Amino acid sequence: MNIALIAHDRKKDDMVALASGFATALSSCTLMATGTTGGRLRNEVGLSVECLLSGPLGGDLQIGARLAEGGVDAVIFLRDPMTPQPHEPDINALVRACDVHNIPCATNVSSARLLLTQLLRDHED
Ligand SMILES: O=C(CO)COP(=O)(O)O
Repeated sequence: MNIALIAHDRKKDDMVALASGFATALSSCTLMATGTTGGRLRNEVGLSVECLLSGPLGGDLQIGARLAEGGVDAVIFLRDPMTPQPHEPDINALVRACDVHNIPCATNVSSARLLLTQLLRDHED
């Protein structure tokens, strides 16, 4: 199970809390993340995460490219809807890629909990 984890700056604490709650299950998955998010998940949750480029430097696009090639099974993308992002086109491209390829994409904590609960339950079966 390949899961991509991404959070904008004001959502990174939420991502750390979310991943901590699912840490045991997530540790059995292959995880990738944009650079800063991944660093926090490594340092604060202790997860083994492949850190790609930071979002504004192309990390969302890297994840989108992997997803298009079949290498991502789910995306947790905690977006900040209140703060303009310099790389908005990249963010839209990643969410669009999820829709094009029918990959589940949770963009807030509530939907992320639902997605992870179901996905990781299926993964165990
Ligand atoms: O900007 C991001 C996603 O669009 C997140 O990137 P970082 O994890 O590097 O902060």
